[in-house]
Amino acid sequence: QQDTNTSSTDTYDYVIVGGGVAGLALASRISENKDVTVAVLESGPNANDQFVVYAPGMYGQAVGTDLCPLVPTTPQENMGNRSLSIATGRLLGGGSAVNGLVWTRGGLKDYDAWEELGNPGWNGSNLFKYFKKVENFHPPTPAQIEYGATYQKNAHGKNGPIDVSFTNYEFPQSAKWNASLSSLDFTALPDLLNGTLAGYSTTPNILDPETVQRVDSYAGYIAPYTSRSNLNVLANHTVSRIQFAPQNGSEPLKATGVEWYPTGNKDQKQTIKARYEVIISSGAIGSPKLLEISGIGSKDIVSAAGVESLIDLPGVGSNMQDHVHAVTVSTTNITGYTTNSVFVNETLAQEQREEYETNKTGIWTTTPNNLGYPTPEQLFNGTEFVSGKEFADKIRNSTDEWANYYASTNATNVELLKKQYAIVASRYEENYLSPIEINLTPGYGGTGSPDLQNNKYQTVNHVLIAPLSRGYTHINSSDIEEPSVINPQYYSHPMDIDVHVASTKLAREIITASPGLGDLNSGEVEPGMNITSEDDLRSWLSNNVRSDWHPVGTCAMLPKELGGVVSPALMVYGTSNLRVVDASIMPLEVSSHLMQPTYGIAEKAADIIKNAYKNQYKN
Ligand SMILES: Cc1cc2nc3c(=O)[nH]c(=O)nc-3n(C[C@H](O)[C@H](O)[C@H](O)COP(=O)(O)OP(=O)(O)OC[C@H]3O[C@@H](n4cnc5c(N)ncnc54)[C@H](O)[C@@H]3O)c2cc1C
Repeated sequence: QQDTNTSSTDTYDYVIVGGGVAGLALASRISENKDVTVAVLESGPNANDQFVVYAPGMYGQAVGTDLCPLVPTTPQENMGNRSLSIATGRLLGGGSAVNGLVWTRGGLKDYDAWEELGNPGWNGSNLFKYFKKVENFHPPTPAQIEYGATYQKNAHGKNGPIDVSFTNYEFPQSAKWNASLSSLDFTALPDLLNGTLAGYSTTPNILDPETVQRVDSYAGYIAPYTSRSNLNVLANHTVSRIQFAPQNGSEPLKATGVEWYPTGNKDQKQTIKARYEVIISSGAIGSPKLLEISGIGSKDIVSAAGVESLIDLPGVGSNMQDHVHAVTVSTTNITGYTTNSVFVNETLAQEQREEYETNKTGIWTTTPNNLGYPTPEQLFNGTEFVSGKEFADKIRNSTDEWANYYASTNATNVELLKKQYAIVASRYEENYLSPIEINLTPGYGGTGSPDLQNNKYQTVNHVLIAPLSRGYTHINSSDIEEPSVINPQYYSHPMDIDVHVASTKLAREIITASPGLGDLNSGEVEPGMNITSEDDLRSWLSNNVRSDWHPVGTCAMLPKELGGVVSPALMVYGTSNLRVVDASIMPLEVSSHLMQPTYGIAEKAADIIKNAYKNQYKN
């Protein structure tokens, strides 16, 4: 599995670039057909046996290491000229091997929007079938129900490869979170994954209830099938370029394989050939980069980077959308542990690790799982917008201005932005979509300089899940190892920061509510008691808000004239056998963490590719 000596003459029917969430799910499904051969090339290692990967409580500890590098954005003009960081998994499993294990789907209508943007068949009810196909859902135990875990049977699947279950260990703050939201008249949802949004509940996690280990895409989709002789998952293989057959007149471009090298040895370039298809699953930053380096993208951008332009496709790397989050942090007077406890006390960390490895209990078994969505009414109450309707009106009234602005920065296409904003505005009008997800870190999650030795903290995160800002990512070199230019233009649309001003008010209510987190609160530390005026709050937000590491849209599935990169069959425009399958194809952000939506894309893509095989290649 970690072979780096593949012979340069190797040929497979399907060659997949990137062994993350989508890449491994797709490889597993395609290789169910014994008549085809599949290779996955992943530039990172197989680290599934590392504590930092399999122990749920280690969430976040891989960030900033080689397993999950932080890639910098350009200085963000509307965020105090800061360069923010976007984390991306670089190992088998991709994001699912290093992420927070949080399992959400967002609302059904998030996916209806994809169809409304010109992608027949990509709607909520269709994708929800695929979401269920991913899951091996384990209903909550009586003890888990006791602490607030809820579920509806028909929202879940039972036969999928990814174990989804609730944690056994809950921090004491979790019950207080539920009490806070209940005090503020949030609806207690019967299941956070049933496709409705407004309300709160406990999320399940990608967790095997027997081993109490993370189930990432490698553990779920590949490890049980390593005996398949038609599937080769190659770690430590960096792909530097897609290769094409010489173009014949105006015929679509045909991918013939990939150029790769053992990670770290770029002077040892070799080739793996593809008989049928090459599929790029390198993530929302990696996929547009590989397309551009291979000559597919805006002709000007590609040529300026020293790459021969093969297909002039300006949508590549544009339409970038990302979630960003703000925090409200207070110290707490709880006597129990917080998420930071094991990281500041070596003795406790060691004791807990022994408890985890021996009994599968304790702090290392748990990960964030308290989440909610206010209705637009709850969010905007007492603000200038008053209601979702007013917010929608303001989006509509300024659409032309912003469509022209983003087109002038080459971040998007005027008609696309108009359509996206019209959909988003209508969701607010229906009081359906909330622009904010709120979630709890039962510990310190801020951006300041906490005194973790002497204080305990609790953090309410408020995530902007329907951003109006648009940005881009492009190459400026022909070398895959050179970082791309990443400019998400965070907060460039002023209504994004308006939402965070409103959600700070709400987060402050949640963290002080009693009964609720207010019972444990011994004083706000971030933004801080001194941040009271709206001007000060806006300035604090600009200087402290961070990426939630959920970029999408950079190889968008859209009609070509709207800036699309791939068709509804996920085929790159102008090619006959090159697809993109990962988070980059989402044409519009969803109100969810991205792992499950990305698995859903991969499951649906697998069916599309299997059908194409039957029609095109099977003799
Ligand atoms: C730290 C972190 C925490 C997160 N928390 C959550 C969470 O709790 N819940 C949730 O739902 N979502 C979460 N997410 C988001 C989620 O994990 C990602 O959106 C998801 O992994 C995207 O899947 P993907 O298949 O598009 O890309 P990835 O999973 O990132 O996979 C892309 C893979 O391609 C490889 N690759 C890239 N370029 C090349 C190349 N040239 N050659 C070979 N290989 C290449 C990369 O190494 C990577 O393994 C988190 C993300 C991060 C980074």
